[in-house]
Formats: sequence, structure tokens, C-alpha cells
Amino acid sequence: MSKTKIAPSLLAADFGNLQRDIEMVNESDADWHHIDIMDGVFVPNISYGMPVVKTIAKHATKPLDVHLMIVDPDRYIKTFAELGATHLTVHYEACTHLHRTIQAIKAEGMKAGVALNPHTNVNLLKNVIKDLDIALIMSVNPGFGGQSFIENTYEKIHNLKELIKESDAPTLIEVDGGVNSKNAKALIKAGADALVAGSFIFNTEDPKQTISELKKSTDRWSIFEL
Ligand SMILES: O=C(CO)[C@H](O)[C@H](O)COP(=O)(O)O
Repeated sequence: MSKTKIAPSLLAADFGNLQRDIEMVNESDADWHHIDIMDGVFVPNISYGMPVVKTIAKHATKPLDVHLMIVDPDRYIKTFAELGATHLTVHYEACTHLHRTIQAIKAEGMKAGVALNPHTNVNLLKNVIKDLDIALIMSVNPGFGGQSFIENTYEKIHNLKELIKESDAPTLIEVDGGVNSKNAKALIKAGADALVAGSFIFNTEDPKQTISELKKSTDRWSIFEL
């Protein structure tokens, strides 16, 4: 089993000290910066837009894992590529022509991801799974940080892992929402390859240390214990 990626969600960072928090992630054991874009239409919240992403990209030294919680994401694929996104994830529920959208993301040189809301069945990815670099399972209803983890996520991850294996697809499973040190082991056991965590990391005294402990635990579980 390969090592689990850790992606701190900058939604929970201190925006008055954004550069400091980005540099903390740079220097930490995290693998990716996770960037949540919310439009107030697809989800009932607005996060931040292009000027902030540009600032993040200017200071970040790790891959930029951008999660678009917006309607009609095709309009912004090129823009996010130009801003420096390395991974671009769109929502299944927001795409009428999902196959075309995935190809457009790849054509811009980015890894392509598709996110599923908690109610969306993983089997709906069957016809695109081989094209996907990332399948992101939302373990909360998207729109806000700090929500409680939804328990049926484990079963969804398990079913998605089966689909990936059956299809011989290269897809990583990313989990986002309410992730912490208590549920991380079960998530990896179910098949998660990447964990997004916001409040669990940034609401601690020493976020860098929290990342380090999470990374060490997940490495151990990935390699020795599961
Ligand atoms: O996509 C998101 C919200 O829609 C966030 O990435 C997610 O909620 C992470 O925050 P937390 O770890 O605090 O739950």
C-alpha cells in the first residue's frame, strides 16, 4: 500500500496571516495545499477567488490541489491552470458533460479530479474512472469547514476502491470533510489515498506538528498495520 497524501485545507487558515500559514504548510510534512473555491450557488457559501489563489500560488511550494465547488466549472479550467493549479477537481453534480470536462482539465496539463457529494453513488463514475487521476469523496455536505464527518463515507470509499480495482484505473481516492486523527486510520483501511483536513490542522496550537503527527501515523498505517 502506498503512503497516504495529506492535504491541509487552507479554508481553515488565518487569512490575516495567509502567507505565514502557506509557508507553514511548505515547511511541514504535508503533500499538497488544498484550495476550496465556493461560488455561493453550487454551495451556500463563498470562499475566495482568483486574487487569493494567485497569492497562494506565489508562496506555495507544493502541488496546488484545487477543489471547485462551483456551477459550470468549464468556464474556469484555463484560468486555474494559468494560476498554477496542478490538480483540478470538479463536482460530478455540476457537470453536464463530465467526460469533456475531464479531458479539458488534462489538456491544460493538470491532474483531473471529480468530487461526489455525500448522496451521490460512486458507481456513477464507472464510465470515466479510467480517465480520472482523483476521485474526491465528500464526507460532509460541501460549503463549510468544521462540520461532522458522515459515517457512510467508509462504505463509499470501499465501493469506489472495488470499482477502481475492477477497472484497473489509476485513480487516487481523496476524502474531504471532518477528517481527523480519530477517523484517519479507518479511512485508509477503507481505501483512501489522500486526506484533506482543515479545522483539525489549523485549529490546533501547533498546526505543523499536527500535520507531522498525522503524516507519521498514516505512513505507519499505510505500510505496516493495514
Ligand atoms: O471542502 C471543504 C468544505 O466544503 C473543506 O475542504 C472541508 O470541509 C475541510 O474542512 P474540515 O476539515 O474543517 O471539515
